Amino acid sequence: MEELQNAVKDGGLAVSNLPEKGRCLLTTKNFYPGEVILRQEPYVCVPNNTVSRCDGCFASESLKKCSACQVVWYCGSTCQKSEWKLHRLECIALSRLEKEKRKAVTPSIRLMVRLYLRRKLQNEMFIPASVTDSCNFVEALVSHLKDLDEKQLVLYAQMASLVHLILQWPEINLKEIAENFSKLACNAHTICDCELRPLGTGLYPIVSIINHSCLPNAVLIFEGKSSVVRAVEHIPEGAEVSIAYIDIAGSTMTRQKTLKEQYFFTCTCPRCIKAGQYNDIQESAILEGYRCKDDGCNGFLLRDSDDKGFICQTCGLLRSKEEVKRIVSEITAISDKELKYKSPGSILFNGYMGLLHTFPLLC
Ligand SMILES: C[S@@+](CC[C@H](N)C(=O)[O-])C[C@H]1O[C@@H](n2cnc3c(N)ncnc32)[C@H](O)[C@@H]1O
Repeated sequence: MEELQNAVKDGGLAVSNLPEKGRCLLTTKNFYPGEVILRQEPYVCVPNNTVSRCDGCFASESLKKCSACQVVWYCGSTCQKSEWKLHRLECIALSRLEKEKRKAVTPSIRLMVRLYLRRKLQNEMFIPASVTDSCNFVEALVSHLKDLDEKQLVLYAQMASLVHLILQWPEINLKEIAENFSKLACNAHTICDCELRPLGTGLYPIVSIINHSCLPNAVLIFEGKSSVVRAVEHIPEGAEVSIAYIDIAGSTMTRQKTLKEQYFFTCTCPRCIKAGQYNDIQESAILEGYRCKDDGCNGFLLRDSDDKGFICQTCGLLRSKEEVKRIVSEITAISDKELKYKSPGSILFNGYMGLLHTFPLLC
């Protein structure tokens, strides 16, 4: 911890512990809107596999496959060389796998394999290590292993077996790998381009100390694979730096549900503590409410706290999730049909079924 403090001290930051949140990143100086709080390279990262991407720069054009492992792509020799130290070991390991099994090597599996390989290379001093760039930080990451349900545990155990098969290191145990998968789920970040399209996943040691707020004072963006945390408002000395882990343009109920399911905590940020208050209901209604329209009621239907369905905030009517889903798909179908008959320039839609959706929503 002391070494970590020294590493962030010069950047005007400090690591602390909060009883209700665990570790957190604090400021030791003022940061102003737009100012960079922190820049960091990934400890490990991988491109996603929705389209083939270069392992070095995540470009998706003019790619060539690694002829040995047949899993990894590069845009040219510069990227291939820059990745070679790590990929050399990964390539040997992947090449040992039967062709069919190689298809099961997802980005998450690769990220874990790379985590172990990087640790090995640093331990053997083939790659330099520093406080903010060494596997030691992985030990301190929260795993929430105890909060996982059986289905998730079984999945992580299966993924751990595949990693074990790829690495073929008798000394690492399956439980440790499974726990590390749980750590990645809570601590790794999706690397996006400037239009917020996901490109890959990376683990950033200091960034993973930053806690969530639905009213964050900072934003995490990416310049290539480098992470950049910038202030979005004046952050005074001694304040906690916070970013948004999830899409915050959702109702309080939806945000709370997502945070609980993915990160296992109940958010108590300034927006969340207003749950159920008049302004919160108005805001949630604008973000994702449906109009009730039952017997002329003009209230908004919002997700109820038990997630059984949607309750009208004016007349109290409960509509099940299935009912809302059905009506939304009926409206979407009519809307699509209407749009087909209208001129391409016109997006007006007059269809109406007693339940009006203000913004696209999920169930
Ligand atoms: C990426 S880590 C953040 C650093 C973490 N606090 C630690 O001790 O390493 C994410 C985890 O931190 C905790 N966390 C993050 N934001 C929180 C918040 N606003 N309130 C409570 N816990 C939070 C949750 O346990 C979450 O799964």
